[in-house]
Formats: sequence, structure tokens, C-alpha cells
Amino acid sequence: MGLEIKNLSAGYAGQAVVKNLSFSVKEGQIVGLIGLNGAGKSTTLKQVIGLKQPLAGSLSLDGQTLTANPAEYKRNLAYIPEQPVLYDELTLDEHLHLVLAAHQQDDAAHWDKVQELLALFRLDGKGHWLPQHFSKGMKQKVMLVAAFALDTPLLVIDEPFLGLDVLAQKQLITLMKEKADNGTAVLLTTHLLAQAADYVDDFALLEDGEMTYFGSAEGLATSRQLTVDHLDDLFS
Ligand SMILES: Nc1ncnc2c1ncn2[C@@H]1O[C@H](COP(=O)(O)OP(=O)(O)OP(=O)(O)O)[C@@H](O)[C@H]1O
Repeated sequence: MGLEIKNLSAGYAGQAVVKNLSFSVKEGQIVGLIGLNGAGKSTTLKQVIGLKQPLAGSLSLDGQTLTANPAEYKRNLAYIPEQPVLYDELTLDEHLHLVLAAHQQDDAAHWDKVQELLALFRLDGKGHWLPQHFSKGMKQKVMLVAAFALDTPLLVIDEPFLGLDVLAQKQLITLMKEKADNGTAVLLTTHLLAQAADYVDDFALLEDGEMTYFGSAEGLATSRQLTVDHLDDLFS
């Protein structure tokens, strides 16, 4: 079923900056939410992850609405924020155990996957480290390990590539595709449009808080007389 957004309006102090937004991210689908700075991407993601209640409209995830069942709705999604969020006093392992517990996922059943992801991002052997020992990119990788270790119907990623080295960027794209292949709905924001064309199924384009396009990379490029290779010129 995945994520369904219907007639969503969202904003601040009662003023809508995202207006009448409707689209869905189905099981196994990767959708890239794109737009210029201030277009409303982060505001939309804040609604999707249940940080704020909508001004109007509704969100549902596998049939659960945010309004009717906020706890269940939030447990069903994994979220990778743009800025890593770690607790100063928790070691890497403690953080990962906490994330699994918060999502009510069986710790023992997921720990092998955690180890595999730690090794992939070259964080193995660092389970006892505190956040102060990690570089910015390493902190971002901790967020990736935590989110990809979870089994949730929805994965939400805000600006996934910031601070990641080229190797980690490639690994992240592979992981996103694997998640989608296993039936997870994936919603991400990115400014790297030509790169995203290689792995998203659809783009949702926001302009001044309104969705002006939803569909394939090819369709988006054609609508602006561009080729997919030149999608980064979309806003030129
Ligand atoms: N906390 C806030 N209070 C008031 N207005 C806000 C707040 N956060 C964002 N806005 C406004 O909402 C609009 C949409 O901002 P948003 O952060 O959603 O854009 P964005 O597409 O994520 O941009 P970026 O690419 O820069 O991250 C902008 O006009 C912004 O000024």
C-alpha cells in the first residue's frame, strides 16, 4: 500500500507553504521530491514523518493515518535526517539498540544486518565509540546504518548524499534499490537531479509549494526541452 498523501496543506503559524499536495509512494517505488530552495520539500517531509499535523488533508501509511494512530504510523517508517541526530552519551551500539527498540523490532534478529551495514560503511569495530569520536560523514553513516537495519514499509531520506564520500554515495544508492526491491516505499529529497534519474522511479517536483510535475525522469526532462543527462539544468 505504501504512503498516500491526499490534498495536503502544511506550513507555519497557520500559513500554508505547501498547498493541496497529493501523490503516493507505492510499495517498491522510489520517489524523488525535488525543487529549488524554499519550494517546500522539508516542510513536506516533516508532515510525512509525523513531526507536524497537517493544516488540511491527510497522510496514510499502509492504511494507518497519522491523525488516527500517530504512534503506529511513526513506527512504520525509518527516517534519515539531513543533519545526523545522535545522543552525546550513547555509544554507537547503544544508539543502534535504541533505534531498534523504538521501532519495536527484534534486536537479536536484526543485529547481523546491523553488523553487515557497519562493515559496509567501515564502522565495524567502533561499537563502543561515542559521537564525539566520529567525523561528520561517519555520523551520517550511523544514521544510514540505523535506518537500513530496520524493516519498515516506508523509508524517508532528506538530502541523502550530503557529507558522504563517493564510495558511500554509491553504496547508499545500491541499498535504496535493494530496499525498494524488497517492497519498501522510498521517499527522498535531492538536488542532484541527473544522478537521481538513474535510481528513482518518479520525480515529484515542487514549485512554490505546489506540485507541478509527478512522473518519470524522461517525462520531466522532455517537459522542459531537456535530456535526462541535463536534468541538473532544470531550473536554469
Ligand atoms: N520553521 C519555519 N517557520 C516559518 N517558515 C518556514 C519555516 N521553515 C521553512 N519555512 C518557509 O517555508 C517555505 C518552504 O521551506 P522548506 O524548508 O520546506 O523548503 P525546502 O524545499 O526544503 O528548501 P531547501 O532546499 O532549502 O531545503 C520557505 O518559504 C521557508 O521560508
